[in-house]
Amino acid sequence: MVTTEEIETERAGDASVLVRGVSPVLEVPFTGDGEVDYDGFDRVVRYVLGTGVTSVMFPGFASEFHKLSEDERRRLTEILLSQTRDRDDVAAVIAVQDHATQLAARRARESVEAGADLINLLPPHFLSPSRGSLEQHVRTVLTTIDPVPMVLQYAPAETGTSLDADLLRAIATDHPNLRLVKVESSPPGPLIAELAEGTPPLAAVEGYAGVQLPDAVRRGAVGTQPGCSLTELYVEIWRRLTTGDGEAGVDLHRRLLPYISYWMLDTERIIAAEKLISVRRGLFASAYCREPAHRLDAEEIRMVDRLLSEFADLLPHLA
Ligand SMILES: N[C@@H](CC=O)C(=O)O
Repeated sequence: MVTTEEIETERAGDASVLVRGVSPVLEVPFTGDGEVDYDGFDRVVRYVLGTGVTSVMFPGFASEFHKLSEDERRRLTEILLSQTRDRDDVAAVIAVQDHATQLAARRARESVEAGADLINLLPPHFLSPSRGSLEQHVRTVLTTIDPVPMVLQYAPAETGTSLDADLLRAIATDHPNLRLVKVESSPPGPLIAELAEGTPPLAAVEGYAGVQLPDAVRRGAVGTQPGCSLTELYVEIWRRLTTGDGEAGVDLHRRLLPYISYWMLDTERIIAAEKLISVRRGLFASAYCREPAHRLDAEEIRMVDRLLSEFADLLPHLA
């Protein structure tokens, strides 16, 4: 977990230290007829911040960012930032996924002006931009937000993008505000280790529901960014893996693995499963996911209920 000294470092201006440990991606509840449930999202933010994590990310794939209008996205971001902008012990990582460099830079700047502590950048992937234009995109956004730190999201399964340690190091050399890479390649460990051992060293968090979390930690990951419905469980796995009780952390992760390795076979499937988990936990009323979405079948619903029964000690009812 983040130490008191690290929080002091953030007070001195480096919010990236707060992204260490578990940094959940916030989900967006909808009503049964598909409208955004803003009160439900407010409860999601309060619940996640109440677990003691020191950062949250919004909006990611787990937030169904690709199904939100500009206006919905703005209102949801404001609900989050209204709970983080006056706090120096938690960081809001606001994501930018625009495909046009000009729009990405503008969104990043406006997010910082609104109170974002870090920007998460998902590089453009529509119509397979060249390596050079992709690099230019990342550099432009880094320059725009400087000195605010960036997390660069590398999600090849969802985007088909190809990034490598040489390119990331070259960018980080010129832009010290590139502080973290979110590595979601399969497996993430080798790139995490390569980034940590290079010059300049680049810290990495892993994602992809934490399927490879123990290996990523062994190879130097400083954090993980899963979805948010199981936050207490990830916090406990992280605590055990990083505080000298590694075997107990591996054991707890091993119990979670059959669930997350199945759901993470595709992104819409885990979004649907996490929504149902949050409903079952009493966080909001509807497990609706905007179409196109994955519909959980009867066995997948039973899996959600088995998980909640198996981890009932760590995942209390929240209502
Ligand atoms: N990478 C995902 C979360 C990981 O499981 C996201 O961006 O939502």
